[in-house]
Amino acid sequence: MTVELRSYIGGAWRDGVRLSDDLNPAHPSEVVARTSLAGAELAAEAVQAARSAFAAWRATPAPARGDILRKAAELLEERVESVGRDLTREEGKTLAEAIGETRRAVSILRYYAGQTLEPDGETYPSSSRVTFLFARREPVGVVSVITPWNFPIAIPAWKIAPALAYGNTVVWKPAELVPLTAVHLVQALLDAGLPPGVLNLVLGKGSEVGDILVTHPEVDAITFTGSNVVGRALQHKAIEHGKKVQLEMGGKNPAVVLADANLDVAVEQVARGAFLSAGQKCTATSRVIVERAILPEFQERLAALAQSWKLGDPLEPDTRVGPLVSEDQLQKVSSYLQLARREGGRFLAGGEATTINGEGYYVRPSIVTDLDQGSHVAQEEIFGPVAALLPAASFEEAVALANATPFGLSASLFTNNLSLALRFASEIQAGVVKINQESAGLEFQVPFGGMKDSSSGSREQGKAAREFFTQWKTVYIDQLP
Ligand SMILES: NC(=O)C1=CN([C@@H]2O[C@H](COP(=O)(O)OP(=O)(O)OC[C@H]3O[C@@H](n4cnc5c(N)ncnc54)[C@H](OP(=O)(O)O)[C@@H]3O)[C@@H](O)[C@H]2O)C=CC1
Ligand SMILES: O=C(O)CCC(=O)C(=O)O
Repeated sequence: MTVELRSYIGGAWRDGVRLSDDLNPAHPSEVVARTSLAGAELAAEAVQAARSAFAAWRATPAPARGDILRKAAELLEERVESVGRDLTREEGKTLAEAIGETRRAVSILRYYAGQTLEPDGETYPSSSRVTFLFARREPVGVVSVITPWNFPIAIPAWKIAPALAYGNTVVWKPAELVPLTAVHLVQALLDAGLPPGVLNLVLGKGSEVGDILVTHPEVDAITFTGSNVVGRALQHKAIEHGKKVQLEMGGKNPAVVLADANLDVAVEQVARGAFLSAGQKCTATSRVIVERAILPEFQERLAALAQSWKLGDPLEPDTRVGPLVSEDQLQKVSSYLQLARREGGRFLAGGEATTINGEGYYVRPSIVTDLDQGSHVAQEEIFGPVAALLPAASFEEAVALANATPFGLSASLFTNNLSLALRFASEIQAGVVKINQESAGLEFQVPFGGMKDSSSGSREQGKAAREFFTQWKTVYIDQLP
């Protein structure tokens, strides 16, 4: 029997206005779940529910909020295999990646549970003898959380867990393509004892419920991860309505391979960055800038590795690359593969969409060379398993090429030279820098975010999350004579 999914608002599962099928991208004829999609009215109710629950949640002692997050982590950990499996079935990343991502959500919940025991303010010396002067962080209020499909449990966890830990209430709109994983995360938090109204789930289309979640007078802040087009439009609207807003968006992340690099490491890490999760990561490697001296050997080895990785059903244990998430995404990536040819590119591996046993939205790991640095394929986010190879004559030219896009999310360098590694870390325009590691993959206890067009300039995760989800209040107390 097909699972039916509903929005969760003010402590009740609520029917929406029409049904939508949640399909398995490896077997698009399989309906993983059926979603009752919310319309704008239900989204507005969700905001009101979050507002009504705010006073009590904010007054709940922070360590008690942390206890609920810790319990949710425990429950999610018990369910990690089944949640990971459902994540694979609706999103298409391999089972190992899906279970890994679910474990990451567990760790994130635990981390923010721990944060509720950390100091929440500072005392200051006052210029007056009788004044006790301190500043403390308070919750922002009602937060709209709008998340993408590519990390359907880790990204929501790294937004919702700090929002709740610091005393905010939440209205969460996951991407339409991944409602089942969203329900699993909500269920773990409810089973852990989260009170009604503190977290509200709106299963609706961004184009239909998005406006309410951004402009509603009772929304105080919006945190978003997704495309630049939607993110920037949402930012303008949010600012116009006086809301705090945080955006994490696209990348065109470079991996620079210098002539002295350990090629075994470089080839493996570049392939991981470019092709795991079928390249559908904002941190994926999509430009590989290689010093000319090693270009022939590097490209031959990378192409051989790309061709050796098994493309297939993501539930099969030896699959390295699964399908793209949807038919739309397949069309988008396929059109970039065609564009690459029109722009003079030559494929050393892949370059085409395919099916497995006649079905699924697959694209073979693809490496394209002979492109101009300014070409569309070398400049725009593709969000598929496609890496553009660009030669460089020197470290300086490689860094200049790496910086020559509007994005600035993550970047890798492969070298044994510590001085050049330090120079790269300083000169590269990216929010995350990796030396001898793939450009994707993040630890949850450190700040994450991009420079230039990749973000709104704010940072998520680690202690940095506190900046967005809290506001300072400064208190002056005078002792009376
Ligand atoms: N940086 C990243 O991590 C990601 C980048 N992308 C990039 O974006 C491209 C398109 O992917 P797509 O899923 O369409 O990304 P979107 O930016 O459209 O979606 C991200 C989230 O925003 C929601 N949304 C869409 N329109 C609105 C709106 N008007 N107001 C408020 N929320 C809205 C979506 O809802 P709904 O699902 O209902 O449309 C989803 O929850 C990809 O090919 C990739 O290049 C995509 C995902 C993640
Ligand atoms: O690289 C990662 O682990 C996370 C990437 C990410 O945040 C994204 O793709 O949206």
